[in-house]
Amino acid sequence: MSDDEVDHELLDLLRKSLGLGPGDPNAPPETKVLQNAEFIYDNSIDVALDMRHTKLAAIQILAQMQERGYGTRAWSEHQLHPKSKDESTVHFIFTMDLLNFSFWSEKSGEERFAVTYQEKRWTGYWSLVAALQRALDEEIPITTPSFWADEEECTDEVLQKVFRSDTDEEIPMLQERIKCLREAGQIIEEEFDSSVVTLIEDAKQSAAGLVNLLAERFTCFRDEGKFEGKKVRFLKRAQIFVADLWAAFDGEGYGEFNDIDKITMFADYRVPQMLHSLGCMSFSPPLDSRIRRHDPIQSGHSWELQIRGCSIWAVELLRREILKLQPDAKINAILIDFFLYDLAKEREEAGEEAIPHHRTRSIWY
Ligand SMILES: Nc1nc2c(c(CN[C@H]3C=C[C@H](O)[C@@H]3O)cn2[C@@H]2O[C@H](COP(=O)(O)O)[C@@H](O)[C@H]2O)c(=O)[nH]1
Repeated sequence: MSDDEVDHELLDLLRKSLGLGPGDPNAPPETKVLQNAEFIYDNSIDVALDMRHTKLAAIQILAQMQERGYGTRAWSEHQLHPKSKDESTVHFIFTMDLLNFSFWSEKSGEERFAVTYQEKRWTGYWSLVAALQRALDEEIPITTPSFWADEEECTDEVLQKVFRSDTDEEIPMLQERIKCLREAGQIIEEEFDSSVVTLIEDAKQSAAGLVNLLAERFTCFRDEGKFEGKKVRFLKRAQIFVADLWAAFDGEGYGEFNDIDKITMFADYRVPQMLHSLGCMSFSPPLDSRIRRHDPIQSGHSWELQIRGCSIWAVELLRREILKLQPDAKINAILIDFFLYDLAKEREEAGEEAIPHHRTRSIWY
């Protein structure tokens, strides 16, 4: 029995001896991601956080976010993100965050997977968004769950066309992406009346509840690992789905949640790189040289879990420092994360990439 199960067992015994019922079913949902991240941070030896740089970075980030008026509206201002505040955007975001993983390539800029759309070549995350927009323009209902489940209509060939590349390199993990679509299409059809809106409504405006629902019902959202013998949850794509909804709808309608601040940073491969560049996070010599050599790190390896867990905790520390500077700042982990991702892309664009991002191939991020 794992520590977690022993804790529950003891807790229930204690409750019974005090004449209390089992866990309060009305207790607000928790994802445990932040708690797990702190556990990883407290037990990491290959990744360290630096408070001096974190305090300095908090000053810089707060100033830049205020200067840019950085808030949820920045989400819709991106050229490729959908703008309409309706169900089609809900389905677009769900499709996008179902597939929002592993775009990195060892090929050079010109040869790596890319999608040309609106006269621009898009790579990385934006290549996915461009591919979805291109498919919709070509009348392929790629954001409709019932389409994904219908293998007559939605053949592998159609999906290959949706994700076709404008270079010789195809999109990484195409087969895994097809599998995610098929699984999700079937579950939404069978359990949520073929509608993502029903899925959102089932969470009753709880961000944590929606994250837990996704992790529970869809294996392709169940992003967790085992660190020092304890189950740890990252739930990156489940969390970024909720965050994208919240941002796209400005916290209203389908994006209205009563506990949105329970969402943490999204443990991907881009923001950890930015946290390192800011001096907030550093790696042990063996891990540092492995990353600089572009050598792969196995999904689930302790090094990978330390990078992901410490990144989540680093953004929590940044959030706390920012609120010390400005207690009424309308800033949460989501906006800090979005800002750091966009900043990382700006620096990459300007050729200022410092340390490479770590190379783990997985469907989780
Ligand atoms: N933590 C975090 N990870 C993010 C994003 C985004 C894009 N979010 C948009 C929505 C609001 C923001 O303003 C962004 O415009 C993608 N990713 C992850 O990065 C990786 C792709 O990297 P590259 O290959 O270089 O594009 C991949 O794991 C992908 O899942 C984010 O925001 N936060």
